[in-house]
Amino acid sequence: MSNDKRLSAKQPFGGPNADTSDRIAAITPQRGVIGHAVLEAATWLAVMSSVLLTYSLAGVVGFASSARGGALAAVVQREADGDFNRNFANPAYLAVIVLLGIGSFLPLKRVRSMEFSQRTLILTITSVLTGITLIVFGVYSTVWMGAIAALFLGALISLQVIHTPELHTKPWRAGTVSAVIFFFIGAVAQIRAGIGAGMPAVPWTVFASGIVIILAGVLIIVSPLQRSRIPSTGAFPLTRALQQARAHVDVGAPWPVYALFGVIGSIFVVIVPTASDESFGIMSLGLMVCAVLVGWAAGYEAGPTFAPGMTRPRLTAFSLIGAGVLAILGGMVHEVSGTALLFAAAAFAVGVGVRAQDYQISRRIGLGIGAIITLLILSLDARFTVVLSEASTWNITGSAVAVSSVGLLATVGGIIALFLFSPTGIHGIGVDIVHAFRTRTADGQPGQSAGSAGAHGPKQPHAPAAPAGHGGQAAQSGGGLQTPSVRTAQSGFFIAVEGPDGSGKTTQIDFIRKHLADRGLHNVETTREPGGTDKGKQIRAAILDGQGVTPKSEALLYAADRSHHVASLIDPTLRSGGVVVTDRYIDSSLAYQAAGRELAEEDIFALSAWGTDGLMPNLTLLLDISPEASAQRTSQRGNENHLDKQSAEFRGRVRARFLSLAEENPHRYVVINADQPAQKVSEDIAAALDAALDAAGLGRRPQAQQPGSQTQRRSSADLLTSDDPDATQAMPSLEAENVPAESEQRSQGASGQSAAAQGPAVSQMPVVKPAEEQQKAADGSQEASEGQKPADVQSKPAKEQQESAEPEHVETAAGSAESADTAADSDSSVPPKPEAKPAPVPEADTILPDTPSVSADDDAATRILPSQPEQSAEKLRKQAEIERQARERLRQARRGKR
Ligand SMILES: Nc1ncnc2c1ncn2[C@@H]1O[C@H](COP(=O)(O)OP(=O)(O)OP(=O)(O)O)[C@@H](O)[C@H]1O
Ligand SMILES: Cc1cn([C@H]2C[C@H](O)[C@@H](COP(=O)(O)O)O2)c(=O)[nH]c1=O
Repeated sequence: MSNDKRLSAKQPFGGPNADTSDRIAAITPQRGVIGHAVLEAATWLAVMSSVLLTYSLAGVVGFASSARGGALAAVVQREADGDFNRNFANPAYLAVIVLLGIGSFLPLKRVRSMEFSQRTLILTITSVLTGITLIVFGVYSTVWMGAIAALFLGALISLQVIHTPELHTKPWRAGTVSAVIFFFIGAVAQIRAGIGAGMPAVPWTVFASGIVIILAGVLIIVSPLQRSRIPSTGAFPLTRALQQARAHVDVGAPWPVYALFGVIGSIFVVIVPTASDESFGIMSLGLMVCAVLVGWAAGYEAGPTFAPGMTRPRLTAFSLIGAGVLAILGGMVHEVSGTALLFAAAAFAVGVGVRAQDYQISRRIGLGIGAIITLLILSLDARFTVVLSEASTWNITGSAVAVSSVGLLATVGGIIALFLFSPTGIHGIGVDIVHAFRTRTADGQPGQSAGSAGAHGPKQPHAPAAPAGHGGQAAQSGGGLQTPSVRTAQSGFFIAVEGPDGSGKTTQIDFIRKHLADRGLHNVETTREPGGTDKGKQIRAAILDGQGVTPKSEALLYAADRSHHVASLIDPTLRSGGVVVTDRYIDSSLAYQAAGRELAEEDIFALSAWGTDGLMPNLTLLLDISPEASAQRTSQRGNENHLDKQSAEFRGRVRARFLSLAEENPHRYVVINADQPAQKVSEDIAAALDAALDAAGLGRRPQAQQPGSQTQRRSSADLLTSDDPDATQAMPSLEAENVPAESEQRSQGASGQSAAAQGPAVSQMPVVKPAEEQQKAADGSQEASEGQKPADVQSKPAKEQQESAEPEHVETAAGSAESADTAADSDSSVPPKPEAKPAPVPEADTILPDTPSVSADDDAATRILPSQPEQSAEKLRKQAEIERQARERLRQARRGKR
């Protein structure tokens, strides 16, 4: 994509670089996502069918030969007759699953550090190669081809996760789709021609999934994913559970969570041999996979609120016991629906137990260990016959022995965990069980049962309404925290630099300080949170030490630091007309404490709004970085603290919330692609700063950078979205692509901002909104938080954006110019900005910079500008003359256009 294209005026979040808009462009629906969804579902279908095919092939024809439909059709009969050779089938199965695992670890390190586009290319190439392998495997079915296909499939799964981790937080979504497809293939075949009939359909399923994988791989590169809009994981947040006051006590050691995943790994592995041992037919495979995935999903989603009266360690321990027992029972039952149901219940227990913890460990390790133990026991093919009576025996198959062994380990582990990790050991277990399904009152006392809590249960303290995009006034909560309206600085300029850990904030703040000095701004305070003040340093130490700091106490510490920071440093600097640049501010709390730690966002916002009297930045620079790069940089830096070592999921949530905050607050956010080299990041920041400071009339551009150069002009234009109603205040009136150079010069001259950049102020347009407008926004967002969905809140501005972007830009310019006329006519004595030099009268052929248009709101806007020094009458006269000439030129241009 060429730069020019990227910088078109219609980027809703036009930042100084293309990737910025790529990251957050609001484009729905996204074809890119469809390609990924199809690829994921086809991959799972291929995994299921090729693992089954390899297992059956080995059992029917051994390792050396290939099999046609006829031989495969005999599988079920042979199993029933007992001449299905498990001595071949089990090792082949073990090999294939191990190769799947090896494949998934192959590409990890190098690919992770690559650019997004390179990763996309690799994903497509791997999809095509995997697809070809599957096609060959479908046509020429041998155990060896199965092994090769497994290797490719493992790599493909892993690449999909590395490529876009955000899309793969819920593997059961695509997995369930493929299980249902598999179930239908089996059902149709088996209903038509008996239990063995499904088997010949399996090579065709492998073949078809190969074709779909190739097509999806091509679709992904032809119609790439807009990384901009990271789809919500849709995960049920822990928030509600925390509100219900389940004690936030971690389990204390990761092994119970590993063990829980181990049970799932074991169940997945025994599904194929169980179908074979019990002669259920391939339909049962789809059924069992589907049941397990749905059970897992239900447990995972229900986890945060399930048994709200039980402490987390106990819930995890009980889940482990439950999962173990249910897995044993599932293995022992000889009836397909019973097995499916029991496996689903075990998976539900796993989901609940895992979600009761703030777990930060890899699922793969637990799954892998459980799978390998199961495979090894499976290879022993240990089977028993228990004589129940003279007339009946109970056959315990090899797969039942394998899954039951893991189930038994889990049960024992759960009992140990019950003793080890509950704060009171085994004491009080009866009370915990009795009160497990009761919610707690706000004071932590057990209350009504969960079922009745909605209607009659204890009333939660009413949290202040979440302000949409925190542009609004938070509700005065009944008896709760009295949160003030948001406000922007009455004087000075407040810049927040936000972003995930390691995004380069500290590095860039040095640059920002220099850049501000180059603009002649010297009353600049660079600071950070937590720890911008002496008291703040103590708070920072308490947070970073991490000992016994719970998420809620951590949130309070950040809010305390911020409150003191604003009162003792930020507000006084702004009041003196200075510029404050802070490394992190309120939005960090929303991203880390609310999105990351899943505390209620309205509470987190209310704390900080209360503590800071609602002070919000004029400009927020978001250094956006991929979670992988962020992890890499923080680990490379060498002084990692416990906060730097967050899970990929946590980092993903933090990043996604930062980006959605940018989307909700286009008037103050600029998103910078921080994956770029530091120098390029600095350039983008410079462009963003220049545009915002020009618009606010603060400082001047250094001579070398005097606007007028293409680069400078583009960058400024891109900073604020031309189609954003707020941004139109600070946007250039005309876009280069749409306006002939001469009229462009004229219009810009008319708006007067060029003079602002070059010398004495003409425009007095700050980035911050006038107080009345803020109030309106506040009221609007309050309404929104009370009834509307966030999407509704956004819809009006979005429409307005559309309208302001769609009509020819000249019209926009004309409107702006008219406003400029009004403003200048009525107030030609607008005082100049501080630290500005006299402006030369623009030459007719001078290319003028991007300039914010002056709107009718100027009056209000000027009220919140820094105090201005007195101007000489001569300067003011010259200024008025510049404006008069500029207006005249613009009128001529408009007449010419008509
Ligand atoms: N654009 C960049 N490309 C590569 N490395 C970078 C870039 N910017 C900064 N770094 C390096 O990444 C590491 C983290 O940078 P820095 O400390 O500036 O980030 P930060 O956002 O302040 O991190 P934190 O939030 O954890 O304090 C440092 O080692 C720094 O040298
Ligand atoms: C202000 C603030 C910070 N954090 C977190 C984010 C980081 O992991 C650490 C320290 O920040 P630094 O940039 O490395 O100095 O604190 C947070 O969770 N919530 C906040 O409000």
